[in-house]
Amino acid sequence: MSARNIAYKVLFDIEKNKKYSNISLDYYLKESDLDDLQRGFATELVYGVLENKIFLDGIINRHSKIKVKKMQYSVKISLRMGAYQLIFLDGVKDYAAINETVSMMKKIDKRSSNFVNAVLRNISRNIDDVFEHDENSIEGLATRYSFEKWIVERLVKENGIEKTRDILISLSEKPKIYLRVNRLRSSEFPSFDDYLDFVLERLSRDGIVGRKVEGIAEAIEVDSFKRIEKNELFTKGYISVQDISSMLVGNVLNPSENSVVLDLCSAPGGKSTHLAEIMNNTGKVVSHDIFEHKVKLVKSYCERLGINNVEISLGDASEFNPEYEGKFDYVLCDVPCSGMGIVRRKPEIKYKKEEDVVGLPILQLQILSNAAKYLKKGGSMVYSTCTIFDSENINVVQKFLNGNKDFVFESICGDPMTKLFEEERLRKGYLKIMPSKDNMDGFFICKLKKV
Ligand SMILES: C[S@@+](CC[C@H](N)C(=O)[O-])C[C@H]1O[C@@H](n2cnc3c(N)ncnc32)[C@H](O)[C@@H]1O
Repeated sequence: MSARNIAYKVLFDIEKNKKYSNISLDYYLKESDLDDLQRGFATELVYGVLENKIFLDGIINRHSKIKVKKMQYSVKISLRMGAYQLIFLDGVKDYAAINETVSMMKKIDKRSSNFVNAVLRNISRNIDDVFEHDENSIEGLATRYSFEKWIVERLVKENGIEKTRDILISLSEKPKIYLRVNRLRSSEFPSFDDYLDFVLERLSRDGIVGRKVEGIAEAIEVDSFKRIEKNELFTKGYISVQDISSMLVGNVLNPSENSVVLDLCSAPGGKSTHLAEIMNNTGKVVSHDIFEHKVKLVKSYCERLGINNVEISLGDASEFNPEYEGKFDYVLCDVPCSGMGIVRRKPEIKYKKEEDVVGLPILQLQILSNAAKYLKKGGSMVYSTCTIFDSENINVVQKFLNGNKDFVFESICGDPMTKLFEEERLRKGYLKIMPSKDNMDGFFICKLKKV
């Protein structure tokens, strides 16, 4: 199967069968015998089309008598793929974008291929006008950057139109890729620096260019990685894939060795395993998630990294567990959220419906309120999300604090935070990380102390 055919199948799976992009793409790429270049092209097509779906549909609608809403899946997906290549891929000549799409369409549904041909030729004739949008209106921003309108409305309400434009631009950029080195393996080396050098050298042997990250000792930035799950450094537990915003959550909680930690929403396990590494495999991390299949992921994550201080089991964080009352030195509430800070990694989030996220603040507050009861007096907890909506972040925390006078904000200054952010942003005890300002995934991290 060619790269274009694979991209078509994946996009069809996402659109019609509501599959996740990464899972579907992995499936089809695993089955294929494409070389790395062609795999890259298939990936680019899938994510390019997905990230620009509303924008592309707008262009198609302007150049077609039949509107996208009325088209069959095969036709609209082929048109989006063709239009994406015409508009965004400089390396693909217009005639190739059109001819390849039309010949793909002929094999899928011959009767529609003339129509696809006509629409793509029409777009190609007017290619210079495609980026004309009113970027001072909610409607214009939503179309240009391909977001559901309610998302842009909410961002404008919280940030104003100018900042929203910057946020949408930053959420449309390619995300940087980071690895977290497993601190537990550092004892095999004379120093931590030698350990990082070893990892970087092994990566470069596999054609992966990487570098240390100023400020975060265990982070490595890589330009790309192919089939990381097959890489020996990965299979042998030296590295995990994790964005630096997410690493900072573990760093802010910073549990001491031999302490007892509760991670209420832990799957797939990025933060539970990081906490276990920070604790040097001592003490205990009690780790729960509500989904059985996800609990299994945390287990295999721990096994791969040689972690044995994490106890993983099924648990619903919104239900109070009296057995946990006052038992934990640290609690992490990395709550389910709308995910608006990580759109660059999961473009499907751009098309979430408002009704899917409207109930989240209630659930988040419920989880935080339960967590508070599990903490020992003097203990610390972190409330974190990967969203940039205040309604799921500071507003939830403020509501919680109004009803829990025995909790106060705890400063999050210190290593590594002060190396990365201005102190005045950290002193308050919470931080909204903005992709537009901080060049990392959007996150909210808040530290609270039980006094
Ligand atoms: C933001 S993710 C957690 C990511 C995780 N901490 C990590 O670093 O890998 C939120 C998780 O909450 C889980 N979840 C949703 N509702 C829950 C509930 N009521 N109780 C426990 N976990 C829940 C989801 O399955 C999801 O895995």
